[in-house]
Amino acid sequence: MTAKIIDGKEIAAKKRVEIAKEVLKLKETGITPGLAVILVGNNHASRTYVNNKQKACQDLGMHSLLIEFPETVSEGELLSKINELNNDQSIHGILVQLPIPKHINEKKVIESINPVKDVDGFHPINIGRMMTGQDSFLPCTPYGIMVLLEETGVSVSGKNVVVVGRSNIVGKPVGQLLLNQNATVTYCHSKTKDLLLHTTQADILVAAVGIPNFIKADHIKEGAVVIDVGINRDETGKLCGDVSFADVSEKAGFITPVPKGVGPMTITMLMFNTVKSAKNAGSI
Ligand SMILES: Nc1nc(=O)c2c([nH]1)NC[C@@H]1CN(c3ccc(C(=O)N[C@@H](CCC(=O)O)C(=O)O)cc3)C=[N+]21
Repeated sequence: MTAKIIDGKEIAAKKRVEIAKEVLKLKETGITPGLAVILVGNNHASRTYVNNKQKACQDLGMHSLLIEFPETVSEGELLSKINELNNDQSIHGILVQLPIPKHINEKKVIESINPVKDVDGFHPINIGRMMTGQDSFLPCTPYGIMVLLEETGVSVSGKNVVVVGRSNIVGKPVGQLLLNQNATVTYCHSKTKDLLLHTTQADILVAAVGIPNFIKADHIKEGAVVIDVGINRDETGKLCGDVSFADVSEKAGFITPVPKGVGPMTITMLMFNTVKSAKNAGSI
């Protein structure tokens, strides 16, 4: 079987048209959705992502504010900026680009963001609300994956889903969202005894391990839906995913490419969350 490629860029563009309409409606009522992005240090990849986020805001007619700090910024300075943004009426979403330098407590930073402006969906309040099926800001990458599946017409209910990876920002929440939609979810990770035993049973496989070309054709079931969340560089410096695209795409039913798969959806859902926040203006 040759897999159908899930075009994340195209699905993202379609969603952005809908979001742009919502922005226009809000602007007519005098509200311009505003996103503040805090960037600490000079990480090249972070800068690329942040630029993409700024551009997406501009394209949609949203207000975007970039706040840059040097690598040496103190935790106190960062927290005080977040506090200022929590109280800024023109800002509906606050995002601190991760990773941040080790001398700053990431947990403290995330928890200092007012949950009603936590458009990343990283605050424990939003995570708890997501787990209990309440309305919340959903983390952008997992949310984007759900939209990709929905737009591709992949039903989730009753399916065997295997998530490879268990990070707080991708693996754990994407499994939770799939469970909320009645999938049977298995998490695999570095301590998993027999990875192939699990992955070959997957109707839907989500790869979020951060190792280039880790998932090979042998890992997957014929016709499976393969979602690649990896953003790695191969030996030649080329952007590549966690899935070995050349061989897996010969066996899977559907596959997301890297780039132009999950990545563009992450930014789209960030815009979606910011607009949602602007609509709510002060409550989740
Ligand atoms: N607080 C926080 N929130 C995040 O959402 C967050 C973060 N920190 N830290 C880093 C990760 C990574 N991330 C990406 C967003 C877009 C693309 C994206 O647009 N990718 C393009 C290609 C980009 C390129 O050329 O490098 C694509 O896949 O087609 C990728 C990765 C958001 N993250």
